[in-house]
Amino acid sequence: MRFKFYTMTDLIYIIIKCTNFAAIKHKNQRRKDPEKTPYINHPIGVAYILVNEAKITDPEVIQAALLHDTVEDTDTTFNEIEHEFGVNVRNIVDEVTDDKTLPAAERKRLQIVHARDSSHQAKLVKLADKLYNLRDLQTCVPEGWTEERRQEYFKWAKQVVDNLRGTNDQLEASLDAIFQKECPVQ
Ligand SMILES: Nc1nc2c(ncn2[C@@H]2O[C@H](COP(=O)(O)OP(=O)(O)O)[C@@H](OP(=O)(O)OP(=O)(O)O)[C@H]2O)c(=O)[nH]1
Ligand SMILES: [Mn+2]
Repeated sequence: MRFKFYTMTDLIYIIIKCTNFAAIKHKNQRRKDPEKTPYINHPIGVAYILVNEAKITDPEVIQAALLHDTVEDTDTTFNEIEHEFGVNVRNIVDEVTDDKTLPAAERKRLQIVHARDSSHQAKLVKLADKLYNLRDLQTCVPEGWTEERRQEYFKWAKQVVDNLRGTNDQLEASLDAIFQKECPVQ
């Protein structure tokens, strides 16, 4: 694996640059909870799960976590990400981005299929993304969702996570505790 040396100044700069970029891109978006939480809370929360719970400090993984929904959910392009943050970060974001031109059911199916072949860095972002969203779902049902859709999300997320295993013990244990509670084996 290549080794890149970062000074403390480099690290502070790139993480704040990423956070600022994502905040500008998501500025008009809100989460689907009744309080309409600012969307940026999600990518920042995913990055925080990685540093705080999974003890991940790989700068490329943290950058990708902060940026992970910018291409999928805003006008951001992969070229823009590469220009601003380099090809490695671009490639991780690419791996965790759904193709929105596909029907929803196909996008869900592909997440399960692609999970297994993802890079280690992308798997970490995926696990933290799922953990954040499942915790949200435990707190409240998103606007417009039925209880059935909520249940289906837990079951689908488990299938994705099952193909991400062997990546980070802490994240997988937290996810397993949620699955045991929300979708125990019948
Ligand atoms: N649980 C929850 N999710 C919310 C909320 N607000 C926005 N979301 C987003 O909704 C997505 C899950 O809803 P879906 O209906 O399955 O996906 P879609 O919006 O992309 O069609 C997640 O996208 P994602 O991060 O790209 O992840 P993924 O589910 O596609 O893996 C999640 O971030 C909320 O209040 N609660
Ligand atoms: Mn996300």
